[in-house]
Parts: sequence; C-alpha cells; structure tokens
Amino acid sequence: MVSIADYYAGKNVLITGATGFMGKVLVEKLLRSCPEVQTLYLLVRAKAGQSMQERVSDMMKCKLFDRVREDNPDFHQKIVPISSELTQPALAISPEDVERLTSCVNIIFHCAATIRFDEPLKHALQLNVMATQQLLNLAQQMHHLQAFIHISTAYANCNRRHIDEIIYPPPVEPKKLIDSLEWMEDSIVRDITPRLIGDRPNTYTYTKALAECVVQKESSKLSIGIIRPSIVGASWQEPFPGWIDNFNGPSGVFIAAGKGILRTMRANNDAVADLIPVDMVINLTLAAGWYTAVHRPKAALVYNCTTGGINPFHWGEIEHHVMSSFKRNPLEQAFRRPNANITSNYLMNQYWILVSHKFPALIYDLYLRLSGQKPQMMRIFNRLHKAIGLLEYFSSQDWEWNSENMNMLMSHLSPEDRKTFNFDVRQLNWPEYIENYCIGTKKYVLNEDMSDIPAARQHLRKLRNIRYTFNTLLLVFIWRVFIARSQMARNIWYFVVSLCFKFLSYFRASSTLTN
Ligand SMILES: CCCCCCCCCCCCCCCCCC(=O)SCCNC(=O)CCNC(=O)[C@H](O)C(C)(C)COP(=O)(O)OP(=O)(O)OC[C@H]1O[C@@H](n2cnc3c(N)ncnc32)[C@H](O)[C@@H]1OP(=O)(O)O
Ligand SMILES: NC(=O)C1=CN([C@@H]2O[C@H](COP(=O)(O)OP(=O)(O)OC[C@H]3O[C@@H](n4cnc5c(N)ncnc54)[C@H](OP(=O)(O)O)[C@@H]3O)[C@@H](O)[C@H]2O)C=CC1
Repeated sequence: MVSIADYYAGKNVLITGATGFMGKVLVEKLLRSCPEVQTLYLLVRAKAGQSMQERVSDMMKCKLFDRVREDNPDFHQKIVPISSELTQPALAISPEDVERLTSCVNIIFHCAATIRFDEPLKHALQLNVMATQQLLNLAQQMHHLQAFIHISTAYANCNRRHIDEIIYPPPVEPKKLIDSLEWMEDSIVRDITPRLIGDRPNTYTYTKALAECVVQKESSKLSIGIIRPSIVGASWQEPFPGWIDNFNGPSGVFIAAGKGILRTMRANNDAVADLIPVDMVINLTLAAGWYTAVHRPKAALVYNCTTGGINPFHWGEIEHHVMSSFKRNPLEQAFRRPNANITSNYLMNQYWILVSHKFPALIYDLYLRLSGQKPQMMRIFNRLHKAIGLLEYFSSQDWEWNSENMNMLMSHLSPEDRKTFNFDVRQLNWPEYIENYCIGTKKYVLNEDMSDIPAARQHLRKLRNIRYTFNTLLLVFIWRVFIARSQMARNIWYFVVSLCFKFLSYFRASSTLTN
C-alpha cells in the first residue's frame, strides 16, 4: 500500500488555521516529511495591521521552520496564502481563488476555530459552526477532493464521563440555533447562554460539539475524518522537543507557576492530566488524512486523540515535575521562588489565594506606589484568577476516552510510517516531556536565553534570602507585640529563655568535665 509521504506527493492541500499553534506544526511537518507535496493553500486573514502575505512570510521565518529551511531553502514556493475571513459570507474568498481551489484541492485540514473559553456565543457559533458549514459547502464544489479532516476537541462532549469515538446527538439542532440567534441582540444572547450550554462549561466546547454534527451531516457526500485531541501541549520530539508558542491551557499555568506568581490552583491531584504533545496530534492528523483518502470509509471516522487511557499521568505528578523543572531551569526575574500547590479543596484554595496571592500582591503594589511606579501586581493576579478559573473545570475531574480508531489507524501504518508519523503515546516518558515543555515555555514563549540560567538561579537565591529575612522580622515583630501586651506571653518567654540558658550551662559544664 502507498506510504503516507507517497500519498501526499503531488497533492494540493488546503489548510485553515495555519497561523495558529497546531496549524503551524501541521504545515511544517507536511513540508518536512512529505517533501513531494505539491502546494499548501493556506486560508489566512489580514490581522493587526499586517497583510496576509506578511503574516505568512513572518510565520515561515519562525524557528519552527529551521529544519525545513535546511532541507529545502525554497520551501516557501510550495505555500500559497489565500485571503479569507472565515466569519464572512462564503468565507470572503475571491471568485478567482474559489475557482483555483475547486479545481485542484485534494485534501482539506480544517484547524481554524476560536478556542477562547469566554467567547460570546454568537461569535463562537459563527466561527466554529457556521464557518465549518461554509467550508463543507466549498469542499463539495471541489472536483478532486479525497478527504476532509476536521479538528475537533476531546472535550466537545465533556458533559459525559465516558466518550466513545462516535458523534453524539447535538444539544440543539445547529441550524435552528443559528436562525434563532440571528435576530437576537447580543445582550439577550449573553443572558440565555448559560441555559443553552447547559452542562458544558463554556461556549467553546458547546460550539465544537455542534460543529461535529454539521460535519457529520455531509459524510454521505465527502470522505471525512474527525480528530479529537485532548489538551495539546508542547512538542515531544519534532521538529525539536518542547516547541510551544502560546499561553493557552497548561502553558500559561506552568509559566505563572515558574515565575512564582501562581502559588495555588484548584485541581485534583489524582485526576488524569490528559495532555498530548502537538507533534503526536499532527502525526495522527496526517495519517488520518491518508487513511481517509486511501480507504474512503463509508461513515465519518472519529479519532479520540488522548493519552489518559493508554499512558496516564496525573495533575499531582505534573505539579511535582513542573516545580522541580523550574527550580533546575528557573525563569528570569521571578516574582517569588516557584512553589505552586494544587488542591481540590475550595476553602483551602481560597485561603492560599488570600495569603499567597493577594497579600504579596498588595505589599508589592504598595512598594511600587512608594517608589513612584504604577502598581500592577493586583491587576496581574486578577487576570490570572480569571484564566485559571476557566481551566479548573478541566483539571478537577477526569474522563475516559475510547481510542480504538487511533489503535486501528496505527495498525494500518507501515513500520517506516509508524516511525515518521509517530503517535504511539505509550512511548511518552512524562518526566522528560514535562522538563522539555517547561524549557520550551522559557525559550520559545518567553524568549529567554538558556545562558541566563546562572543569573536566574542567583535571583532565586536572593528571593530566598529576602523571604528568610522577612519571615524572621515578622516573627520578631509579632512576638514583641505579643510580649508587650500579655503577661502570660512574657512568662512563657522568660521560661523558654531560662530553659535554654540552663541547657547551655549544662552542656558547657559536661564538655569541660569530659576534657
Ligand atoms: C504547576 C502547577 C500545575 C498545575 C496543573 C494544573 C493545570 C491545569 C491546566 C488545565 C488546562 C485545561 C485546558 C483544557 C483544554 C481543552 C482543550 C481544548 O480543546 S482548546 C485549547 C484551550 N483553550 C485555551 O486554553 C484558551 C484559554 N484562554 C482564554 O480563554 C483567554 O485567554 C482568557 C479568558 C483566559 C483570558 O482572556 P483575556 O482576558 O481577554 O485576555 P488574553 O487572552 O489576551 O490573555 C490575558 C492574559 O492571560 C494570560 N493567559 C491566557 N491564558 C492563560 C492560562 N491558561 N494561564 C495563565 N495565564 C493565561 C495571557 O498570557 C495574558 O497575560 P498578559 O500577556 O496580558 O500578561
Ligand atoms: N490547543 C489545544 O489545546 C487544542 C486545540 N484543539 C483544536 O485544534 C484547532 C487548532 O487549535 P490551536 O491551533 O490551538 O488554536 P489557535 O488559536 O492557535 O489557532 C486558531 C487559528 O484559527 C484562525 N482563525 C481564527 N479566527 C479566524 C477567522 N475569523 N478567519 C480566519 N482564520 C481564523 C487563527 O488565525 P489568526 O492567526 O488570523 O487569528 C489561527 O490560525 C482548533 O480547532 C481547536 O479547537 C483541540 C483540542 C485542544
């Protein structure tokens, strides 16, 4: 049977969300491991004052593409950006571009989405559901399309404990919801959102579930694969270990803990932390594209792309390894020494938020005010509390995912493809992965230099000394106040001092005798 790289040779691939975290890794891997691929058409929008061409050429300059650049300095010739705003009618693709795409595209990878947990429902619906429908409409006009691969999330059905590789009935008929929200004012939609999303925690998981249904509806007309990754983290091996470029999901939490800002968070020590490295997700995605095109399964195949059932690791273990990694490889200019603890106890967490977050933030802001600077720590903590508040749902419980299709797919790969497109999560060594992940946040998210580690360690020692001094002064101060006010405290103090004195005299006398 044709290998994965041979299948992609000469193919024209359309990718949405290519400027995002996973999209970039997909583009890189396709160019590196399938060098004979014909053209990658990327649907990109202009953003933040940059044209789509500028954005794509900036993306290709990124370190992620170093290995591709080494192998083929002209790799950019294979990339064709297509201007598209997915929330606009017909995806705002020009008629000429539509013509071009419909005449040559062989496979589509739909990665674009809003992954914000607090996205207003209307916007999440527009991008995650309606844009998916429009892309499916475009796909149906394509003359040579062989596979449509949709990236969903393992949490689309997080209102269930056990999740099979099937598409569950939608909470509401997507078309009806779209029609009824169309005429409603944003404020009304905001008010009814909690009722609509029901037992899902946010608009993201809700709209991703609806998108799956929209995709499934077209499965009689198109060959479809749906990938459901769990929490996508830094790369495991490719193109190099630890690559990550954003604060989403656990990365922001790791960084906040490494900077010594985050000291407490609600999470269940014993719950499975279903992280999966981005390179494994992309390898599976490309393999699923190949399988869908070559085998043309009758129904849309869903791939739960998770680690928990096969190679489980828990939030308590993550906490331990993240903390020890940041002590070995500290981040620059930490606010305090890294020491974050997770707890599932609400009251305990609130107590530590007060003592370890709000109190130090108040003191630091007071110091900033007194030294004529703008206070900022309280603001940072408020934003952090908002972010972790949205993540707690995922870190406080666990789910069981069936991953038969992932195993089936692996069994269809040749030994060579299993190495090149490795998604065998049993091979993950978690402590090593977490170490590289933390180093990756330092190098690629914060752009810190590894040569600064000795200075960062020195800074942590300074923070430790400040803490010791502060604690000692605080203790002396409290004791002084106590002694001044209470006769009993004075009596205890005199008793302890005279006891120490007696012990000292005894040891001195006994040591003179033995000499
Ligand atoms: C050591 C301890 C170990 C403990 C272990 C516990 C870890 C638990 C982690 C659980 C992760 C669970 C994820 C579940 C994922 C579901 C999978 C997916 O399908 S989909 C993928 C998952 N999707 C997501 O993860 C999306 C989650 N993110 C959001 O929805 C939004 O960013 C927001 C609502 C959090 C903030 O919105 P908004 O206020 O409008 O503003 P901005 O967006 O502009 O950011 C503001 C500031 O917040 C910062 N920051 C951002 N994220 C985090 C973070 N995770 N954390 C911390 N900080 C974070 C950000 O850097 C920025 O700081 P600065 O640069 O200004 O200084
Ligand atoms: N990251 C994770 O942990 C997980 C992600 N997923 C899924 O994987 C996919 C990719 O996620 P990830 O890479 O992390 O997300 P990112 O937020 O990093 O990327 C999102 C991509 O979508 C594009 N996009 C967003 N809005 C529009 C728009 N209106 N028009 C055109 N393009 C748009 C973005 O383009 P632009 O650069 O212009 O904003 C960007 O390229 C998503 O479908 C997500 O649901 C699933 C499970 C976990």
